[in-house]
Amino acid sequence: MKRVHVAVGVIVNEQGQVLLTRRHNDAHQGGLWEFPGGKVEAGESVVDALARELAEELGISVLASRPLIEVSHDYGDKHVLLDVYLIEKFGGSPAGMEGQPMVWAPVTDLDGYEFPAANVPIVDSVVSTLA
Ligand SMILES: Nc1nc2c([nH]c(=O)n2[C@@H]2O[C@H](COP(=O)(O)OP(=O)(O)OP(=O)(O)O)[C@@H](O)[C@H]2O)c(=O)[nH]1
Ligand SMILES: [Mg+2]
Repeated sequence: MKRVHVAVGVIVNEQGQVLLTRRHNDAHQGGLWEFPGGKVEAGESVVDALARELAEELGISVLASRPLIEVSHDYGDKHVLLDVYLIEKFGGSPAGMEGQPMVWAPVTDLDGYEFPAANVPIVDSVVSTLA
């Protein structure tokens, strides 16, 4: 089975809202909301991958991050290892560089969004850490 290692960022603003983006319909787990990020490339550290993906997808730079949770999930067609970081300081202002919808969601609203199955423990951890 295909295995991917993914760097994921939970970006928090000064109001305590978290940034969600919506996956393109034709992507894996398409149409669902996600925390921005992407695959760690060969020879790249997770932190470097996170910085690269958030620059590519949102046009921001990561100024401070800390590990939040690691989630291993089997989708059947694909196994993902999500290395999730909390980002409390960033430079620039995030925009959907790839045309993806984006929203700042209050933590108390997260149960109103549809996420991929692997994200259940991530959302739980975001809620208990930030709420
Ligand atoms: N970025 C991100 N990926 C997630 C989340 N939850 C989750 O299951 N994934 C899965 O992680 C895998 C890799 O993420 P990705 O599609 O963002 O990778 P990428 O940015 O490198 O995109 P690419 O495929 O265009 O190169 C996908 O199979 C996706 O379904 C999430 O919250 N954020
Ligand atoms: Mg991505």
